[in-house]
Amino acid sequence: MSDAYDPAGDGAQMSFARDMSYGDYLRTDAILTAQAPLSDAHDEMLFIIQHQTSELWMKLVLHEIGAARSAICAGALQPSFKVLSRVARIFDQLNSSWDVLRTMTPSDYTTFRESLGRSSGFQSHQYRLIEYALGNRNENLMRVHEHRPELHAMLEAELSRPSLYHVTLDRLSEATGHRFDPAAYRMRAPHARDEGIEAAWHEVYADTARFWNLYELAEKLVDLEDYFRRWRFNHVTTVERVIGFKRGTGGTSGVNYLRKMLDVELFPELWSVRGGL
Ligand code: HEM
Ligand SMILES: N[C@@H](CC(=O)c1ccccc1NC=O)C(=O)O
Repeated sequence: MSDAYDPAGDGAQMSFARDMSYGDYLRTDAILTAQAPLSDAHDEMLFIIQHQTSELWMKLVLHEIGAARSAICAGALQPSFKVLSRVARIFDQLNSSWDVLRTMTPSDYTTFRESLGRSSGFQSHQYRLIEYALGNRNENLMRVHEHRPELHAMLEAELSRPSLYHVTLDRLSEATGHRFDPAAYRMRAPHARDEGIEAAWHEVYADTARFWNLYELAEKLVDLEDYFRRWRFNHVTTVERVIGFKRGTGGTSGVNYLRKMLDVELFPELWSVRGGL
């Protein structure tokens, strides 16, 4: 017997023949057998794990946005704040994780890029679900999921639900008495800036004491979008650093396509109202 400290003496359970263990509960077997590099390149493991962990965090983002949306729908604004703060923190986590991927140089990446074929993050259905849930609804991007009817159906279902911004606008309309153009509630199009909505937000920001809850909700949304923008920026910068201006494996122009995405505004009136205060 080794003379190393034995936690069994301290009561630690050491046999899991009959009890659920850590790995059973977390299904670590499933997670840790899901890495299947297609090349011998050392950095392909980094690339796979970076994406898989991002997908796990995105799963949580979707779970939390769903909860925030239900809370806001039910008028429970305070509970939604806690959830929205968490979503911003998850984006921050995703943002920090670029530092790991950035250790991969163009020389490293070219050793396995061909193995990726035509696959690309452009086809991440969870990323698209997040965009749709927040209100950036470009239905043209659904076609890449037509070969996976269950994923296509999830995206379709998302488009039939009001976005996080839609439910916020309901509360805004209710509190301020402003009635918005029905075009602001288009389900299958990105939200476009609307003067009437900006005027209502202006009232909120001009009398924060009266509209404290909406004011706080607005700031949570701005925070979320701020962190999301940083994700887009980190992505496009990493892409330029690693592949320059090559076309993407998904077929887009690459950096130029991603730069266009930097112009997206999820909650445009929450940004434009600031210039008028
Ligand atoms: C070396 C690393 C990376 C490179 C070179 C890269 C490159 C690209 C390129 C060129 C595109 C445009 C679509 C295309 O034509 O392929 C794209 C889109 C995308 N990538 Fe990456 N990417 C990298 C890492 C990541 C990571 C870590 C994620 C995290 C999940 C990610 C998620 C996405 C998403 C979601 C899109 C779609 C963006 C949109 O449509 O707005 N990428 N990527
Ligand atoms: N679009 C990238 C490939 C890429 O990054 C990628 C490939 C497969 C799965 C996820 C990816 N990440 C982001 O697009 C490229 O053009 O090199």
